[in-house]
Amino acid sequence: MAKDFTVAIVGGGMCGLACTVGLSKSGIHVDVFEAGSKFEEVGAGVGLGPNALRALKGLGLYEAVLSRSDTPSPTFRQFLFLSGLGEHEVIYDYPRTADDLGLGIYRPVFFDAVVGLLDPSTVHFNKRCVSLTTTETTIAITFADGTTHEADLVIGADGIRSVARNFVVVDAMQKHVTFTNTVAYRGLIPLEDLEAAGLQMQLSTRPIALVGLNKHFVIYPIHGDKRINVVVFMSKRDIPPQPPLPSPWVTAASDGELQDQFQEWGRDARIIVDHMKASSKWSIHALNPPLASYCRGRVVLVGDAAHGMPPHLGAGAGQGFEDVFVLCELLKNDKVTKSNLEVPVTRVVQDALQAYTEVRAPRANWVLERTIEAGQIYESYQPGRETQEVTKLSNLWDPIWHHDLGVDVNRAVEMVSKHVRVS
Ligand SMILES: Cc1cc2nc3c(=O)[nH]c(=O)nc-3n(C[C@H](O)[C@H](O)[C@H](O)COP(=O)(O)OP(=O)(O)OC[C@H]3O[C@@H](n4cnc5c(N)ncnc54)[C@H](O)[C@@H]3O)c2cc1C
Repeated sequence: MAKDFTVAIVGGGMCGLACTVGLSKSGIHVDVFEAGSKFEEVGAGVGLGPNALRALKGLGLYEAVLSRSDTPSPTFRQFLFLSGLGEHEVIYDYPRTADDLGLGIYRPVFFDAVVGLLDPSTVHFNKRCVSLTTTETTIAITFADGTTHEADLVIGADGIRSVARNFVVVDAMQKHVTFTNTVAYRGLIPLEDLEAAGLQMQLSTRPIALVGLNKHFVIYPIHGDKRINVVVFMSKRDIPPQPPLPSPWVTAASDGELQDQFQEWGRDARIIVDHMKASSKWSIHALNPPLASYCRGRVVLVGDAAHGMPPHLGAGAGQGFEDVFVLCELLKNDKVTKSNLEVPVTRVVQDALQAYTEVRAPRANWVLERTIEAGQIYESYQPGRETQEVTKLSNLWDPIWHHDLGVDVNRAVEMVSKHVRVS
């Protein structure tokens, strides 16, 4: 049954698009406003754990994504941790379980799969949101081109530099966004080039993390196993998190700047960094301290806008898909209708968004904090230390991957039901 309220989504990244498809499938009128002139994803890989895949299933996106991925079914995705130095000995081999299956996918391929499910009339490009304001009956979005759009609800999916977040939390950029003192270099290397250079490490679809003091890499094959997705992290760990850096946060890396930093590392590590050509350099920011709430009035945040986190547990997009799944389940619930969305903002919509934030914020913020901890664990590794903290990682991943989203949805729906006005 078609719903009688309208939703506008600010930002057409992975989470904004997943949300657009999820809401459209539920008969909700949705428009997505993207600042760019087309949908664009960075040419790199993304790892999706079992929780992310369950959320995508719930949103009706899983089959399309799987059909374009490199493998016909999910594969074991737990990290193998190797020392970055010396002979790259095994530090921690995550135990294999039948449940730990995920996907590594080339981001543009993921995008193609999702865009293929969109109704093109819902998509509006060159629409950079500059502010949100409450009108008597709606939320109005003002764009940089001077135009406006009104909707009953606005979902901010505009990433870590979110403008929608300014409506939810005043001065959020200064109070919450910090530079983590980590930079990440991202590149894709043809496998044949590494083999020709004598790489000895055995690669599989499973990610390998090479760890060392204040540095680590994550590598896995992608795109028909022909290219290796590499992310090299370097951190300053003796200073506290800093205020957000000036723009741009992503730049082109200059030749040689990475190679000079890995002279002491093992042979395979040096082969990999030597082949990192035309890589991009990302200043990793995080919402730390995390936001206490992901909503205010009729505006709600999902994905990095709500909980931008470092990528050390490969969990950011997965948490965003969980947000989107819970939010879509709530908004498609029969109790949430326009008659219950009257002006001034009625309890039911506030309750729906409040229920969303009460269920999602504790979990996603917990994951955010664990990603910071994981980076510290990887980059404190030094050979010869008696206790390898890396073994603590099993306590970090399991609750992320094996969480029951159905319980969250039921809890949130129950919270809304308690307050629904009977007409
Ligand atoms: C090096 C690295 C590796 C990562 N690896 C993983 C991984 O393996 N697994 C994982 O789950 N996550 C990973 N992540 C995190 C993941 O990339 C993010 O969590 C995810 O991309 C967030 O999606 P999003 O849609 O919320 O935001 P974004 O991807 O940032 O999309 C935001 C969109 O909004 C648009 N926009 C911005 N401002 C405005 C505005 N004012 N008006 C309109 N539109 C606007 C942007 O153009 C963009 O299209 C990684 C991140 C990094 C940096």
